[in-house]
Amino acid sequence: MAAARRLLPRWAGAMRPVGAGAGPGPGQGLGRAQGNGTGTGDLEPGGGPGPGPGRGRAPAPLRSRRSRLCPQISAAAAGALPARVKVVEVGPRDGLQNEQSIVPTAVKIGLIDMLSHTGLPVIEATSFVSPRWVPQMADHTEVMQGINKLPGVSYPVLTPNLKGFQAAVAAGAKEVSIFGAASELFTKKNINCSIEESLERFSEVMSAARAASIPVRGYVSCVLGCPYEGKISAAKVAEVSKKMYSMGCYEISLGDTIGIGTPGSMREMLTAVMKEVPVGALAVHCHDTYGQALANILVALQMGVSVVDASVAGLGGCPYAKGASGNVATEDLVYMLNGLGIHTGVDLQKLMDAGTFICNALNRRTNSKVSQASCRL
Ligand SMILES: CC(C)(COP(=O)([O-])OP(=O)([O-])OC[C@H]1O[C@@H](n2cnc3c(N)ncnc32)[C@H](O)[C@@H]1OP(=O)([O-])[O-])[C@@H](O)C(=O)NCCC(=O)NCCSC(=O)C[C@@](C)(O)CC(=O)[O-]
Repeated sequence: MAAARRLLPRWAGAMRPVGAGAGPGPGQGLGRAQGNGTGTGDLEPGGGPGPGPGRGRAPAPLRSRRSRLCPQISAAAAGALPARVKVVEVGPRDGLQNEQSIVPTAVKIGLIDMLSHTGLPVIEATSFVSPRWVPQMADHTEVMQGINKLPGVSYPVLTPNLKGFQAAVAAGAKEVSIFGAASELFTKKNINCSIEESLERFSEVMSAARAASIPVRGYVSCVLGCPYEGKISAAKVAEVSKKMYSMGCYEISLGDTIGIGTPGSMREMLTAVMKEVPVGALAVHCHDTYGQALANILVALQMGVSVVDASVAGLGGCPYAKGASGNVATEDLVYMLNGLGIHTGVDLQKLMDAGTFICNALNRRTNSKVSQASCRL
């Protein structure tokens, strides 16, 4: 398949990794990682603490115990880690799509608006899928039109086919994601077609997106295992990823849909995929069913990946992957990245506030260990 022209989202320049996989550049070592003490880890490139949102607002217990709880080490000491990571928040879509009771549209809008003020560069807002398949996302147009879209923040939506793409654009979407899988059975259960048919549908979306100058992200699900087929070969993941990248997706997000992977299988899978897709165009999307998500993400970072998906409060699961738990909690991811001295621009306290908001609305305990700990300490 001939390589297609790739449209990059507007934030790409700002959040692209600084030498992804090459480790910190000059002046980005220990000096970058020290002396913030705000609970946000929000440092300006080149040194000292920046004017990050909400600096100094961490609650006293978290702030006072931070040096003990979250000792920062230099990126250099941690190995070849990226200096920056782009965190893609998927909570409003991936987090909520599996909720049994319909979450009021106003709550979804309230959540996205709170997340918009955390410094997150990307917030996946909803999906333009069939309401018969995923009733929770039926209010996609109202959500897209009700949220306060901040400049510099991207609000992509899922679009499985041309119909979804057209509805998304009509609702004001400026970026979309197509979603395939490396498993035939999962593809059938999730989007009711074979992998080959899904790629044909996606190429229609890609053509329409190109004509409308809309950047497209691609998801590949079941990269470390499938709820229906079991083990999925790394070669199959690499093949599907390559096809979606060749179509013109600017980024491929590799989904451990059922959270079954380990650092070992993550390394094996990424090694295969990186032969076909440049590491700078890869993201990881780790569900935490087996408690391996942060370990798997760390391996991906060490291999040069610098885009990570996460869900506030660890909400979620996939309606077509029964038993799978939510994505890694964004709070826990940001806490780990702060500890590694890796820049995200995300205010941890504001993120925890958004997590508290949605957990209260759902009458649910947060899945974020960091939020649980900050309440106890
Ligand atoms: C893809 C389809 C639509 C195929 O579903 P289908 O039934 O094969 O579609 P169809 O083309 O035969 O059309 C049937 C009906 O659906 C309508 N339709 C057709 N398309 C749309 C659309 N876009 N929006 C709204 N309606 C649509 C269409 O108009 C028609 O309506 P009718 O004439 O019967 O009234 C369906 O299977 C579907 O919506 N699936 C979505 C499943 C989903 O959202 N899963 C969760 C997201 S994936 C995920 O969570 C994994 C991820 C991304 O997070 C990464 C990871 O963790 O691995």
